[in-house]
Amino acid sequence: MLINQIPKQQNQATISVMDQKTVRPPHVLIFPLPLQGPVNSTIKLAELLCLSGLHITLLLTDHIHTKLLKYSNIQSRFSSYPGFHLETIPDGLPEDHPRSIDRFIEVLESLKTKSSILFKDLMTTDSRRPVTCIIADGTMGFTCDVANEIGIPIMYIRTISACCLWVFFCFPNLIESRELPFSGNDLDTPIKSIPGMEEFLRRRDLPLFCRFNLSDPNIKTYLSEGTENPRAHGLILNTFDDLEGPIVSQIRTFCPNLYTIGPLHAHLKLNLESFSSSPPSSNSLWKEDMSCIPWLDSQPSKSVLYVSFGSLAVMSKELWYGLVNSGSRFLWVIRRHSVLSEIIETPPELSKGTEERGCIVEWAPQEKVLAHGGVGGFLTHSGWNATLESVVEGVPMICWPYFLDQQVNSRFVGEVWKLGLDMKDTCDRVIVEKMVRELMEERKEEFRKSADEMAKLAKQCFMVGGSSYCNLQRLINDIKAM
Ligand SMILES: O=c1ccn([C@@H]2O[C@H](COP(=O)(O)OP(=O)(O)O[C@H]3O[C@H](CO)[C@@H](O)[C@H](O)[C@H]3O)[C@@H](O)[C@H]2O)c(=O)[nH]1
Repeated sequence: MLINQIPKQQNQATISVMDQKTVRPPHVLIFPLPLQGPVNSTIKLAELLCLSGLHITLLLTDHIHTKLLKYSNIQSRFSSYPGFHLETIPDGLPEDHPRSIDRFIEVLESLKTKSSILFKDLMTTDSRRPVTCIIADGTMGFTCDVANEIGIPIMYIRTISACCLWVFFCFPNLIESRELPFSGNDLDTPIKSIPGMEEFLRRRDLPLFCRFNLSDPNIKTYLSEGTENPRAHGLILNTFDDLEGPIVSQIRTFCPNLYTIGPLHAHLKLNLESFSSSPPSSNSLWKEDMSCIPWLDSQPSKSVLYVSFGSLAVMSKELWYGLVNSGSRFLWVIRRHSVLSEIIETPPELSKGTEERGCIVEWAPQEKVLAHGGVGGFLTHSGWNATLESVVEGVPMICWPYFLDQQVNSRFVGEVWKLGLDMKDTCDRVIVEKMVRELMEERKEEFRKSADEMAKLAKQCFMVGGSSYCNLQRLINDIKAM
């Protein structure tokens, strides 16, 4: 179970490699994409590698670093690892830039043009602690250019789902077969040129930008950065084989050296338990409102629908009407400073139902919430972390995806894994009410059964001998041998 308790034979192999490499102790520089979801999961990878005894430098942009210092316990948590070091670089944007998801291309562009030089300096100036391996988010292709230039091996991590990554890899197929670009409103047309998804993928399940201007050079950059993995030594995915194995096999045809080591949050939790250490922090970029936990304690078992759209803040009044009209209890995360002002005031006809059955917070301790016995369903934007967190806790989902991998994820949740309902593209109050009743009442047994089965598989994968356990050992050994 412990990372350090690897089988004897493997241990011996590792030690002999270490003997030869005493001059350069393994030192990994980890650089997450500066967004809530990727930051959360990549820091969990950093901690897993710290637990295995590797020296780690975590590189954050100043903006993310400031937020993490304010709202998470990152500093005290990592202080117990002697080989851990935190570094920061500016992202090159003015202080008042929102760095929101809808303007994220600007962040990427700035990192590439302004921060890559600093990134290179960082790697070449400190000769006392030379970096022996870089792990960077595959969306930041410039890190690979720098790594190749200075001769340090690099691995990519992608924090989106394997199923969406595979869709990205298949973009040339889609264009060649003229399935993309498409025009018109028939979003139910099947998509046939993505191997493994021919039976169920429709136009509406492709990432949202496929409905708009595909010739946008920003989108092209974003796509190609992410799929030029052969340039890196390996690709780390936050997923597990029982969930996405068939799709992972497809990606392996492009990137043979793949490590599926997720779900990272649960993998880390289990390892920390083995060390009798406290559970990890959530790496939140906003202040968690813990008042929802006592509220959940007072609710009947599995009676609450948890509603959260991650770091996104896309809301609609229709959703609120549907929630209240469903009669379900709900815990709703609304980041008030960034939602439409029209819904900040409670509509008078909704106030009674909201007060009686609802709890609203600005940011929740999500992993704790999903693990709470009072929660019976999750209305989610289908971000990959949210999806995995729900899978691990066996909580069925209603998916209301917004962009990026979320459209693909929600199709898999509804159609392939049968873990809930896909509400994409519709959000009127009647549909919301109907779906909430279906998930929480009418079909709850069916969904809970499949969610429980998947949760069991998720927990087995990082036990000794499980797929994610073995892949993490292989990753650690490969890093030590670099
Ligand atoms: O009240 C809240 C809401 C969210 N979270 C956490 O915030 C993270 C959010 O991650 P995710 O669910 O992946 O959503 P986004 O932040 O929107 O993530 C972006 O990055 C992901 C990949 O990392 C993609 O899958 C998403 O589509 C993309 O929007 C999760 O770990 C949650 O536990 C909280 O702690 N409290």
